[in-house]
Amino acid sequence: MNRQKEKHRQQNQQLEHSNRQYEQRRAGFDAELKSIQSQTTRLFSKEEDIRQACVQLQEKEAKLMGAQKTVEDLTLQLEKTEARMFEIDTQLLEDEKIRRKRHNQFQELKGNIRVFCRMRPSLPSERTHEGALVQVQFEGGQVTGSGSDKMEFSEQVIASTVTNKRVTKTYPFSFDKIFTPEHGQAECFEEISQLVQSALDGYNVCIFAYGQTGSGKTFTMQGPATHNNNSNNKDHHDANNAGMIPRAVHQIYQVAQMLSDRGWTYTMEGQFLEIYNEAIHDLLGEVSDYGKIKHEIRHEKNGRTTVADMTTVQLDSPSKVKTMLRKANHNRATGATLLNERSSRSHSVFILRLSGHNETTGERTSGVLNLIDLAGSERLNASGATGDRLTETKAINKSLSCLGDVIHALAKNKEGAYIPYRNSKLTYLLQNSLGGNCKTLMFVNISPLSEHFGETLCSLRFATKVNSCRIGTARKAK
Ligand SMILES: Nc1ncnc2c1ncn2[C@@H]1O[C@H](COP(=O)(O)OP(=O)(O)OP(=O)(O)O)[C@@H](O)[C@H]1O
Repeated sequence: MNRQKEKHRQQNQQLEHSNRQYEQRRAGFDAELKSIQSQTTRLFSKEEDIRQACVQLQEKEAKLMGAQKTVEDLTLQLEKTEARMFEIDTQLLEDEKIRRKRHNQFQELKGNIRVFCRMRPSLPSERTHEGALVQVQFEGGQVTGSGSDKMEFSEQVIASTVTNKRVTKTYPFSFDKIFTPEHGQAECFEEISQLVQSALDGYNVCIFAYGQTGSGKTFTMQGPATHNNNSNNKDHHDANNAGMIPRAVHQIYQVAQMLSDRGWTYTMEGQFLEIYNEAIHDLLGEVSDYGKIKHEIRHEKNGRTTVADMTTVQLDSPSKVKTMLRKANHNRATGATLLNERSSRSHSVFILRLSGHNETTGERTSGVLNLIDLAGSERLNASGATGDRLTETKAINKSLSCLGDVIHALAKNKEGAYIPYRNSKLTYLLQNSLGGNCKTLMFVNISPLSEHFGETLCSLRFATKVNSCRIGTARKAK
């Protein structure tokens, strides 16, 4: 019985042991099952992710195919646009050539020498009494109009010294354009701008300001001078009153920028000189050299004129022109003081050389724009002048009458005719910019004061002679 019991106990123990092992293994299986279940859940979730990614991928693929189609369409469109742009560019180049030809034909119709008259307004200090201002009537005077403008001066003269009877004497004049005291700088420049365009197109252009001292030549060319001697602190010109030189340079920048789209690249260089007593001075050089260096004029075979030892300024930004004018005016004033003379007794010449190159067509142009502020034209009583003043007066009279002679000789337009360029420094300097291959414009500046009427008549008569000249067809500079 005991053995039986013992056997049962042992069996029981074995069973319990087996049971524990079984429980342990079951716990192991349960853990494994749990891990498998969680893995399965993860796999299901991943499968879902993958399924969604597949859907997105398909959508993206569809979009990609759409985009690819768009790219193909755009490429096709781009090719078409490029072809059209090439056509337009070719057309533009062609148009530009036609534009230049037409512009030149139009300028030729207006005449290669033109005369504009400009009467300056009276200054407040000058309106002192009745009769202080000259009596004048302008006819036409439309700045934008075409053809010649007219004006008529009138004055009371004594017809008979016996009866002291007074009659009105009239003096009519007509010029290509007349600018009244009301016309501003912008209106004057409107006409000039066409000649500036000609210089860009490769022609040589001369623009003169002629008239007695104080008639507004410098104002027309440069603008108002500063009243402040400290020119570093103050601009010489305000924008509205800027003269022909700064406006011309500004226009050239604008046009050069516009033409760069059509393949043109322009370079601009400026020189500024003064002719005083038939000697040339560099207005952009060292003032200490003023009057010491002999600047010789040379005419090259290719039609280019050079002046030895002159400072050349590359005008590659609009601000440079201001700096240049400031320096020239400073040198002119200082030089004039050194020589104990006034700047109005010398000619100042601003030379702007313009070279253009078109990379697309290989065309090249080279034009020169000369802007000349002439010495005061008033007749001094030579017998009353002595010494330096007499020499100076003679030099001015000679060079101004020589300019008139050259224009007359050119107007005769005889092949091989003698043109007296060498008779003065000014005409010799401008030899390649005056005549058949160039365009000339003369501003005759006049005063509105009756006390200057005699000088005004002289200026207007000189200008009328110039106006009667018609110079032959302009050719492009080489
Ligand atoms: N169109 C104008 N509008 C306003 N003021 C002017 C005009 N023209 C000239 N003036 C003024 O008249 C005065 C004389 O002008 P400016 O100095 O230009 O004469 P000029 O002929 O150059 O004399 P100069 O021969 O002495 O150099 C200046 O004070 C100038 O500012």
